[in-house]
Amino acid sequence: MSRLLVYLKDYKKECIFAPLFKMLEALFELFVPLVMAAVIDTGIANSDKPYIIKMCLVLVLLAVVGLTSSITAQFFAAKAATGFATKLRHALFEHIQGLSFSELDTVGTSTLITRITSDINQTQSGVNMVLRLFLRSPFIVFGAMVMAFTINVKAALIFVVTIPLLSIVVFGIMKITMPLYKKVQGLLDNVLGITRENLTGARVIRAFNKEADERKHFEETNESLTSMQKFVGKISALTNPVTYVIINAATLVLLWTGAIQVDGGIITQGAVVALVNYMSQILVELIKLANLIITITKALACANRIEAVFEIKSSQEIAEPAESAYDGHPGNAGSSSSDAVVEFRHVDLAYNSTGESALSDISFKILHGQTVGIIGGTGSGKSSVVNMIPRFYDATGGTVLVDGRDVKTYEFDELRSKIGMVLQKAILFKGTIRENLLWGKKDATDAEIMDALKISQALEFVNKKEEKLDYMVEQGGRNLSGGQKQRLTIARALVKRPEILILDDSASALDFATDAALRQSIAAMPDAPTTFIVSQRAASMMQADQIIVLDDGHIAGIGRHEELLENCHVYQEIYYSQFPKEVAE
Ligand SMILES: Nc1ncnc2c1ncn2[C@@H]1O[C@H](COP(=O)(O)OP(=O)(O)OP(=O)(O)O)[C@@H](O)[C@H]1O
Repeated sequence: MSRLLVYLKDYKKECIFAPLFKMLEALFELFVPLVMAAVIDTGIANSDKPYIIKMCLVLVLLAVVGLTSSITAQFFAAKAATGFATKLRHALFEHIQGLSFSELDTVGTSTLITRITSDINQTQSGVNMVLRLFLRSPFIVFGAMVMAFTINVKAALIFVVTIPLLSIVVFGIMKITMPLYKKVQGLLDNVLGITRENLTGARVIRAFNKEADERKHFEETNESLTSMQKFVGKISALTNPVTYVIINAATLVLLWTGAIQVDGGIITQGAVVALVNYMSQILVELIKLANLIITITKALACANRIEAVFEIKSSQEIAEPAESAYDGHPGNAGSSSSDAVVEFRHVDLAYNSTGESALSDISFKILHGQTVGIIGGTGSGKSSVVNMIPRFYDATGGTVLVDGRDVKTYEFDELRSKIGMVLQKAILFKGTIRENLLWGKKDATDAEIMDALKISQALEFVNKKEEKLDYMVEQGGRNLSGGQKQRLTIARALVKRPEILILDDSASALDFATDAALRQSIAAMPDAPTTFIVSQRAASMMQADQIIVLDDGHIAGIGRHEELLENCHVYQEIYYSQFPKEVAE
């Protein structure tokens, strides 16, 4: 939690005023029993009506001043807590943005969502309550005890025994529940994860008639969250009855001994009423304190989870050119003098989350303006290769170079501004077609956008829409077909006129003729980009300058279509599975 407190530093004034005004409220509250005792002992005992009225007015005044202080304190506490949560949310969001895909894969999306929403809300409630009560409650408890001592020492000894007893109960329960609240948040992550998966995969679940299984799975996970919450709730709920029993027993003893002392003329009836009042003030305050402790416990558990995300450091640093110069292969420097746009030198990749090797010893050189096909079976490592060019993942061995420089030496902006990436899954955002395409280049003109749409074979369908570039794309592009989404994502990458264009299986929803037209238009672009076409379709890359054939994370062959067809067994298998020999001949 201490690490997170920096986000409160702009609210120093609020953090001082909120508890101070609450203390002021408490101070006025502590006078109330004394005034009541005076009403009984002086006003009622002497039938002094004006005195009673005067004292009642004092009580009203104390209430009004107390209420004003309380409202002022609430204002300052709420301002500090909401400001703290906003800053924390921003910082966490920023931090998550800075993490590489490796770290994001390891942590998991659903837990990050719970941390940035529910965990931060819980921490905000904690801060709010602490600011209001952390001084007030102990102040009232000890203040009431001191007041009791000023009234009668013998009676006050009952307070001395009661308060530590209550503290043991409250803190004991807190110690037990603290780790359990952490478990509750973890189970909440699971429920969120399943909900996410179910909502995003709703169509698949229905298509495979898996609703009953999924419902059962959800119910089981939800049930474990509920039972854990009930269990923690039951333990926390013990706080109130146990504290009430102790306080009521103490009040009983107080009345008993007080009555004897009143009989003996040692103290007045008003004093006994004041003592009972102080005892109930302590009760109310201790219950508030217990609730405060429960909220703090939850807030601390959540704060630890937030801190854990802050502790994850991005494994992707920007290296000094010299640092990356040696890659373990003699003769291979970190920069190359050749005119290769993209070069892989003995590259290995193992994903953090699995630790298994996805790519090994990948080496190739792509020259400016070339078209490169990457082909291979499912899971052979095609996407992994291209994901390393914009540094979505870092090589665990060897070097990836862009324009002769190790990608690790580039600032991310500089590297990624060179690359237009079209991912396997076409993702668009809620907004107009124009707004979506401006992601590629924020100051692109309509003419540039139209040009990109033409190359990506999207112009025709966009022109058919009444609103054209102002057509509203729904969240995730759900009001567009798969092929339309793919074409728009290609246009989005093209609008920035990248030096390197990566099409990661991004023409899979296009028919063969559109796919061919797309490739032709890209090749015909003035200053055409160096293009990577990742696909399982041999037809998509037959014209490529180089085809890289991958097999189980290794290079099975590199060359032009004709060469590979002659000497690469894996390529032959792929090609003839799509163009049977008798048809091909
Ligand atoms: N983020 C990841 N975390 C862990 N393992 C991964 C990750 N991405 C890919 N892999 C693994 O790396 C291997 C190569 O995957 P990759 O996606 O590169 O294959 P691909 O050839 O593009 O497959 P496809 O044609 O099915 O898209 C697979 O075994 C896959 O399970």
